Amino acid sequence: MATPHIACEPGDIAPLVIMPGDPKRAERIAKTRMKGARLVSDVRGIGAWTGTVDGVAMTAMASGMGVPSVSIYATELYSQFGVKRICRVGTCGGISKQVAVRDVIVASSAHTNSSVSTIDIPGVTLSLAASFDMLRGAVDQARGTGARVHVGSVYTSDFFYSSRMDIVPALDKLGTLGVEMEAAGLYACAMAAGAEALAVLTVSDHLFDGSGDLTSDERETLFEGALEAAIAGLKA
Ligand SMILES: O=P(O)(O)O[C@H]1O[C@H](CO)[C@@H](O)[C@H]1O
Ligand SMILES: O=c1cc[nH]c(=O)[nH]1
Repeated sequence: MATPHIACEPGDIAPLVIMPGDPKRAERIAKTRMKGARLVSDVRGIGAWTGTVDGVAMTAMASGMGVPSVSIYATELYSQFGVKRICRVGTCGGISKQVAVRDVIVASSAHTNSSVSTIDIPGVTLSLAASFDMLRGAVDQARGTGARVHVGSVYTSDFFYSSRMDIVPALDKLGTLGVEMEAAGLYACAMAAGAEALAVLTVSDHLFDGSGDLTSDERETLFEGALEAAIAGLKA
């Protein structure tokens, strides 16, 4: 049965979902890394492509940008389409000086300024964390390739253009690796559904050094390392 934002039957969506923010990245993943990918839903231009990756059924579907958008898709996928695992394949800005543009970050947890961490249980700030099994699968794969991969916390912000850049050094001091806009929302939805999630991020720019920042074309296309780690995490 279709939901307000996904127009297909439950059997059209695989239990394992690769979820970039950008719909063009989802289509590119479907056309370059999947076999037999078919478009099963295209509501609001958010294509859901289902096929196989190395013989395993998977769906590639974008989240759009921000916690509200990823929360809509993740909630519908987990609750109405039988999805067990979602892996975000996204981009982020580097915060830690240990990370460089093009490095991969596997987000073990996500700090956030979104109300998603505080709204469910009054007086409690929820821990928003990745699935351990998915994280281990992704990290083992990425480390096996010799790629520059970092594991740790990221900051999920409700703002791409923030007036509070003054808080970034404090996040850096706490070991926060990068900033993006969806991981905390995805982890909260997985926890609510009793399901699993992970975010694997390519560093597209650095907040303390803009000299090597990726172009918008590169942000759409440079994700191979993160994608292979994500696939390993989904299959783990
Ligand atoms: O490249 P994606 O996956 O969209 O991720 C990052 O890029 C967008 C901002 O440009 C936000 O969605 C942020 O989280
Ligand atoms: O949210 C994001 C994503 C990429 N780069 C940033 O600086 N912020």
